[in-house]
Amino acid sequence: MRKAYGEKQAVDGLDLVVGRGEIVAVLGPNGAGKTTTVEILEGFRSRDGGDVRVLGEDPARAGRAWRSRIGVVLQGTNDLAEATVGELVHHFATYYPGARDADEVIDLVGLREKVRTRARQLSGGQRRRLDVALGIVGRPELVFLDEPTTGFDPQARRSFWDLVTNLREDGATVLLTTHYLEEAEHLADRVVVVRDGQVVAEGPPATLGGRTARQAVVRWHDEHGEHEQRTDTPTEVVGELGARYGEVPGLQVLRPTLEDVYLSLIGADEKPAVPTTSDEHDNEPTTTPTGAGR
Ligand SMILES: Nc1ncnc2c1ncn2[C@@H]1O[C@H](COP(=O)(O)OP(=O)(O)OP(=O)(O)O)[C@@H](O)[C@H]1O
Repeated sequence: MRKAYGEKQAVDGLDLVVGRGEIVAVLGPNGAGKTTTVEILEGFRSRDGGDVRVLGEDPARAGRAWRSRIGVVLQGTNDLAEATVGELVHHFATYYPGARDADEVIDLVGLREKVRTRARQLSGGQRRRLDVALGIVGRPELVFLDEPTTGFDPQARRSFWDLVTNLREDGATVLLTTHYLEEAEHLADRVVVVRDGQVVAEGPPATLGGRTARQAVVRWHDEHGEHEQRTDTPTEVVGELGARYGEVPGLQVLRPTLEDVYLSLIGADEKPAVPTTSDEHDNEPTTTPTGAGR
């Protein structure tokens, strides 16, 4: 698919296939075109070209029945801020024919204690969990999660991962974008790396970009100092070291992490931007809430 904003080709011939029941994570630097792609798939943004099918329909033309089958987790919908958590989740549930039990969803996202709290009084991470609750209460077949755990503390992130795993066990397909490599590694069956509006690599997190084929590094130290050996056969090296030292001091066997592979794929030496605020988005119109039934 393709999408330009003026001169800027935000999505430039991006091809993506997601199978039913899969969890796919889209990774890419700020401005790579992830959100634009997801919004085209959700039917919230027009495209300039390309054939797109989501649950068998073109999202640009699909109607209300189609929309009730997808779950969209929006980033910070503020116009519902006066309602309480309980009111919002219960209200959204009424939009969908096969909705989940609203109270169960509130428990699932860990907002039981906040059920009487107004949305505007939630912390950033709690607010995000409410967004997730509203996105999944309709028991969607396909769930879009755009940077779902931005602003979560580590514990909340872990419980969110369990939640996504539950969604999959329930039969849902999940497409998520994230800047957290650990999140992609933990959740995704397949990772798709996007750069300049195109897919530059895809595959399971364990083997992305020839990860397993890359050499391991064995490190240890002794009275002469630190040692490091690159090898295709780390087990053999460790065996030799064991024979030489007995218990090898400071032994480490290092493989390229998903982050190492990702950074080389996007051609960056520095760490990827932490997902806080992005100047790129300053001019972007705020996404409107789904209200589910539109
Ligand atoms: N409404 C808009 N008007 C003009 N340019 C836009 C608009 N939305 C996005 N862009 C530009 O299109 C490119 C892709 O943006 P997009 O938001 O899809 O990237 P992203 O991969 O989601 O980035 P991030 O990781 O920062 O969320 C960027 O260069 C961005 O500045």
